[in-house]
Amino acid sequence: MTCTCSRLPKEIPLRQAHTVAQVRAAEAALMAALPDGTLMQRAAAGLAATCAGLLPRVYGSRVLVLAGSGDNGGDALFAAARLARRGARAEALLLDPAKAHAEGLAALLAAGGRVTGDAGAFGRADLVLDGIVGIGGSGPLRPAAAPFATMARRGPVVAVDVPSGVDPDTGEVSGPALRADVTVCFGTHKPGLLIDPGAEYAGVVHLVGIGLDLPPAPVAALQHADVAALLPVPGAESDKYRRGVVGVAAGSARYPGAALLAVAGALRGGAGAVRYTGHAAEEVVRRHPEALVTEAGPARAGRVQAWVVGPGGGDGAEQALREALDTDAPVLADADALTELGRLGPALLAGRTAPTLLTPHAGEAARLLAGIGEHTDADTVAAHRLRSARLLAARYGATVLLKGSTTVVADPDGRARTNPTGTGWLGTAGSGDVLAGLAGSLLATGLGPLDAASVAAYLHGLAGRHAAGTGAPITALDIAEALPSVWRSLTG
Ligand SMILES: NC(=O)C1=CN([C@@H]2O[C@H](COP(=O)(O)OP(=O)(O)OC[C@H]3O[C@@H](n4cnc5c(N)ncnc54)[C@H](OP(=O)(O)O)[C@@H]3O)[C@@H](O)[C@H]2O)[C@@H](O)CC1
Ligand SMILES: Nc1ncnc2c1ncn2[C@@H]1O[C@H](COP(=O)(O)OP(=O)(O)O)[C@@H](O)[C@H]1O
Ligand SMILES: [K+]
Repeated sequence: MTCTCSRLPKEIPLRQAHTVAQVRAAEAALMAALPDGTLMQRAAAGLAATCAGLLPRVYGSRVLVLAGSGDNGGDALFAAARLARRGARAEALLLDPAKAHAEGLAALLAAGGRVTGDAGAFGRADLVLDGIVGIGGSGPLRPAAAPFATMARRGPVVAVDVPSGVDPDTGEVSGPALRADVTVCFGTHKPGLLIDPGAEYAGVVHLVGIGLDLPPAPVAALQHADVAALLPVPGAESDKYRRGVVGVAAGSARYPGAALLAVAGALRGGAGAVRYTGHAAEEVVRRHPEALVTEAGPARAGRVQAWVVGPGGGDGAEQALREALDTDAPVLADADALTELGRLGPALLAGRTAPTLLTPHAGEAARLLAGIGEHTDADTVAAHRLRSARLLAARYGATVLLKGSTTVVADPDGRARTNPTGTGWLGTAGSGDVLAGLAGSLLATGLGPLDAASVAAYLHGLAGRHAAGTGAPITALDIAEALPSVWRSLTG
């Protein structure tokens, strides 16, 4: 029986990301129980410690604070005061001097820091604190702040809580934004720090705990231990059928390679057997003698615990998709199957009792969106990853793994995961076919679609990194072949 719930043990520390509204609620509850200013001091202490670690030495270093007039600016000013007390030459550039955070500014001045009106200080600083705006921001950066987004800098930029200009809830960047080397966030990660383009602006993210009591996170990123705990392990009683059989309906006379690659991923995803059906049966069995092959199509191929349909599927994709969806097994639809699904719309999935997992790249996601009347393009999808994945999941009633520079997995129940292991080296032809086979194989072992998709993305990213080593072009088959090593590295 396939389990559709998450098998993730509760005690495992996912990297969790909460929305601004959740942070605000937790903040209010905690602030009511603590003396005034306690949370800001906790935040400033963690921020100052991270900055001190980035400077070769604090004494004599030039630290510039870009201070907005909210508490984000307050954090930055208090942190700079701490650095000034250790001998840093701290200056504050107040973006709206009349509304500067009064206590933070007083602390800085008392510690020997000063205010400057010279924007050139940005380029001379050994370290810049971006305290323009945090979770209280709205709309694009204001004119006084916008020029710092493109100004040349010498030292690292440390974003306070969120890089200014990045939407904390989504990672969307709708105008100029500060590009940070390090982001020090408070209490929890924000989704925008884990999802491109925001994640790219955030640089290395460092979390400072401030004692917030938070609800379950709507967005999370699996970590090594989480993935290790989810990997299927054969028991003493296991055989190839009990471990799960994954069916792969892929490849066509025109695109036989996609079949080979999807099967290569499926063979290394934990299922006990791979059943292939399609026009590339001969090539598949020649390359992968362990695969069971037929040209019969999903309806007559024999029992499986999950179907993967679509990579290189060509003209046969619609028929294969319909046949797979008619079974009571989980179905992963990729590539040409997604084009068909976008054309036919969510009605095709109505009445399914087993889970459906869709694995589009941004272009395929745009086609799926067209299927629900949302006409857009790949670039727009990539700029709004979380929103796009969630909308598709909700409207198709399916789990959606949206591929790209940050892979996002969205469940129809509203939960989302982001993948932390991606690398640009994965952007090689056929890489997505390997991922589809791998994720389908994990589905066949009994993982629910959210876990199967996020574990597959994690392993696929690690395999890409492993294959690329210190940096070299890789092929899709290299990714598949690296999977056993990365699997071992997680379980060893
Ligand atoms: N939550 C917690 O637990 C804790 C939170 N803490 C900290 O508080 C931060 C939140 O502080 P916050 O609420 O004061 O809002 P914040 O981010 O400073 O923004 C408001 C300011 O930005 C301005 N502004 C708005 N939009 C703008 C734009 N597009 N471009 C430019 N400016 C813009 C807006 O201007 P105004 O509209 O007033 O003219 C106002 O001045 C949070 O991120 C964290 O750092 C910690 O101290 C510890 C515990
Ligand atoms: N810049 C990037 N960073 C991380 N992962 C990437 C990047 N570019 C592509 N990928 C990954 O590479 C794979 C490409 O899949 P896909 O677009 O379906 O290619 P193909 O159709 O050639 O198989 C996906 O897993 C995607 O997430
Ligand atoms: K900021």
